[in-house]
Amino acid sequence: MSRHRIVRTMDYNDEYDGYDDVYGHSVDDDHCISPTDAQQWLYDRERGRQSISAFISKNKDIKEEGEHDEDDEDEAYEKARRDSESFQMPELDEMEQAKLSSCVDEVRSVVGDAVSERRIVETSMKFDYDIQKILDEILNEETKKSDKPALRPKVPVPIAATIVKSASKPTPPAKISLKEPRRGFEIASPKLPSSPVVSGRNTPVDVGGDNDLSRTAASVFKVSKDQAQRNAQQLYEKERSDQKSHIHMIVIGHVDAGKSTLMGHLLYDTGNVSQRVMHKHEQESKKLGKQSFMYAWVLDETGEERARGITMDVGQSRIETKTKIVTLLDAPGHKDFIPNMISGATQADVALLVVDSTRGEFESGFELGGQTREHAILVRSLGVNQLGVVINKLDTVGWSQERFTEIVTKLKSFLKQAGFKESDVSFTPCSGLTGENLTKKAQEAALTSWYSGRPLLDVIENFKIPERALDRPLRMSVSDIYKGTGSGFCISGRVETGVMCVNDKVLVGASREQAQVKSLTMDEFPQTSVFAGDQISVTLAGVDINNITVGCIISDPQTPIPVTTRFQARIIVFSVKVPITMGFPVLLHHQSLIEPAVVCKLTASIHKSTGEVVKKKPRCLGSNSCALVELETSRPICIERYADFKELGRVMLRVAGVTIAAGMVTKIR
Ligand SMILES: Nc1nc2c(ncn2[C@@H]2O[C@H](COP(=O)(O)OP(=O)(O)OP(=O)(O)O)[C@@H](O)[C@H]2O)c(=O)[nH]1
Repeated sequence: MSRHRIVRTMDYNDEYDGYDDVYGHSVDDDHCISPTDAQQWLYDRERGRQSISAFISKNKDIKEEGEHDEDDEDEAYEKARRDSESFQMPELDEMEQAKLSSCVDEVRSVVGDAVSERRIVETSMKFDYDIQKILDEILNEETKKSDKPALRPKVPVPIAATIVKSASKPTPPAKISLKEPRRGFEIASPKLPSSPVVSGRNTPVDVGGDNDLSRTAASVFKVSKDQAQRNAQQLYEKERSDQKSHIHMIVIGHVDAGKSTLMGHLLYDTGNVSQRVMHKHEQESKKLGKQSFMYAWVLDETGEERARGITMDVGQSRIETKTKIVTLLDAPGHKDFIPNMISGATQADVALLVVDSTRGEFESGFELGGQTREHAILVRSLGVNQLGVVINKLDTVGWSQERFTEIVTKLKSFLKQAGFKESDVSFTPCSGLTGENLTKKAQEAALTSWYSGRPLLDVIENFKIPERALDRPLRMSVSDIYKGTGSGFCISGRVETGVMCVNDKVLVGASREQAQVKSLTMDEFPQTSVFAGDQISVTLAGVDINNITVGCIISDPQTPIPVTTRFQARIIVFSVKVPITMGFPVLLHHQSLIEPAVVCKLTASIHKSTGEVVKKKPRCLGSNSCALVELETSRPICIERYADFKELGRVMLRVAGVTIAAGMVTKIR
């Protein structure tokens, strides 16, 4: 069981600066997390309520921007101003007055002064202060009034530095131009860390004093003949043909669904945890009055996780089935740790979604803004398409078939809409605590009376092995950096495509600094070659540690990865409280990278199923819409087009702890 990620040293304050001042701490915070930890880890719980969990069920149109001329705009603006000046506020009690003021402020921050006070007040009261509905109504109405809408965004614009760069071709020196993108409104925007080393999660600012980006693969990055002419497929067959195939499986689900207990019990029953160790966990957990967590302790290794009874980081372990080696990635369920969950999911081939069947618990995880939906959508957006759903804790409902069927029915239709094929999803009833239907067929009479299907281990055994992209240029995404045993330092992560051998030359991150592979390990065993799909550790020589950061990509010197600050993506917008407008600041998640970015252009809104352009240059993007947008990061990042490398062409957009959109990269500028 290994756990190397350095997220514990991350300063989340840098990324969500200002959040605590605005929203404070909820009661929930006090129970789930200490104030010290909150400082370090906390995301915006208030905004958590507008999570993507609701998006599937809603289907709202996108409000769009047409061409408009200045005169119409000015006239409408004047009319709105006169209307506002003559308007008398209705008499309301204190509570209603407060709700109304915050609605007016929020609407104004999106539409500016072009809509009258009267109109905003009346619409707010009509929709009972539901900001999403109010904005929909006002923006819709304004768009309908004329093809040339009169909305005038209020807020002018902060400055963003634009570093325009392209990639694999020879390129001129990186130009830095100062542009002022228009901002529709301001939200608590993440502050850039002062140094990449401080957060450890950002691309280095310095892209090379003599402009490393302009160096071409052919002119500078020479590699050995062996590396240049290697046949990856042949090498793979030579080295791995006698070994079992290997998959990475992430275990996801709402907090307390029983993920760690399930995995701990599975590891024990498959002989991967000795009786002595299990006995120790049993005694120690009993002493602390937490015996029900004894199996969870197999994966929740730190004192903090054990004391709180929650998983915070992705725990890793492995089991061997008849035909496979399975690396288990136990993801945290708590929404404050979703970035860790995303990072874990980028390494996964398949997923187990654990749901708690206890009455009320399934509902709070699935329907009431819980993480069941968000996790499922996130893993699907990250490319996982095989899913085993575990209907867990069935002992708490007397192994009821009715409850099992009720949950399966609800999940089936949701998972279909989330993009999972019915044939790639299975449903298994079990109890992680009692061990029922985990490794052996069900024994419990109340369960066997209606269930004669496979136990969970067989479901895992039956996952298809994804194809390894061996014949592509090397790409490895870095998920952790740590001190090695010798003088060097190690990086770990997943080889997404290609092959890497000891002594190979590689390029590191956006700086494209050249490094040499000194050693390779997989599951703590030394290797001479590693292949696409492997989760590995590498020791590198000849590179400055400051140029390697979590989220950066190691690439093939002969075909380096594109480096850019601006790219186009096709995104699907989840449930958003405030529509996405030009200048919208987001946190871009790409593999393990988390980078501040801005939606700098709304190119077109497109039809969800057909992909046809519905409208060019929409004014804003509402919930459940689909669009082509351009995103700009403040520093160069390594990224690929989805069409070229689907493993590295997916992005996720998050704001204040909530995932607002997922997308595929379509163009790199
Ligand atoms: N009755 C019953 N309780 C269970 C079962 N599985 C887990 N639990 C209990 O549920 C609680 C939470 O279990 P965990 O395994 O820590 O849940 P988790 O999903 O890993 O939690 P996070 O990782 O923090 O999201 C513990 O008290 C477990 O004993 C089960 O099958 N039946």
